[in-house]
Amino acid sequence: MLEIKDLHATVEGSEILKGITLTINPGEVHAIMGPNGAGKSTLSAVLAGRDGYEVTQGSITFDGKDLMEMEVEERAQAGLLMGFQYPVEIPGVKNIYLLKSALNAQRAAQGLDEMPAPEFMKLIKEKISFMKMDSSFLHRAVNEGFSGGEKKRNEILQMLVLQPKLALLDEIDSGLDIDAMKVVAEGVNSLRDENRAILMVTHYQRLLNHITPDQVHVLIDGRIAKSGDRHLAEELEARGYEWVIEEPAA
Ligand SMILES: Nc1ncnc2c1ncn2[C@@H]1O[C@H](COP(=O)(O)OP(=O)(O)OP(=O)(O)O)[C@@H](O)[C@H]1O
Repeated sequence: MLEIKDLHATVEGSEILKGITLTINPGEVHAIMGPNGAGKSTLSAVLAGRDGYEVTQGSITFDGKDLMEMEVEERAQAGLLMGFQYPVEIPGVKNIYLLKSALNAQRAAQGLDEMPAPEFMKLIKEKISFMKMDSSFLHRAVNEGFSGGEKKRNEILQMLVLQPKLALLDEIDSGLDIDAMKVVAEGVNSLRDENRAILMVTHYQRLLNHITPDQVHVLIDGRIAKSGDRHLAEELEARGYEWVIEEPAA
């Protein structure tokens, strides 16, 4: 599904990612943890194809295709979707319109006709109620004036509607209250599927109490210093990151 090999990337001339190798198979959920400044958001940005990041070495293959050769829209149409820590506000564009046009663009890329309106409304109602969001959010401008937690729910709502092959969630848990955390985690868990992969960047083990990852990776200074199962997240919570720096690579 996603194969990252020896990835090096620079931002404004300084090397931030210094050789990341990571394979995520369909059906798997991986979590990336690590201290501030380790390069977690840089990795998400490179995968999303954001401007300002230069890959200087290595490769990223998504579903057998070279991701670096794909434009941002092509990545989305191929099924790679990102949820951000700070989702963008799109004034003047209604949430429901964005969902509908994104879904239909995805269908067009697959050679399918637009989803008929009644079917679309049924789908949206089901997903918005799953995310415990009021239907008024559909008619507000995308994320405009949404609280931090509402934005995160909205990111997961988009995922539930668009059903990506690979969902990248960058600090989707930051700033969530206890109930919102559960709703967001349930949303992510409902995305778990044998054909889908999920990559989450998180600072907190508490998210991983709700979403059990298959693998946890510790990113330190642009490299994966250690990988393990969910128990690694518990150990990090208890011991911090210093010990990983002192005794890297198990
Ligand atoms: N535009 C930029 N110019 C210079 N340095 C940058 C730029 N963007 C990021 N960096 C540096 O890259 C490093 C990695 O940043 P990144 O945001 O990827 O870390 P992170 O692991 O996501 O951190 P956090 O946990 O604090 O969110 C940091 O030292 C940061 O200062």
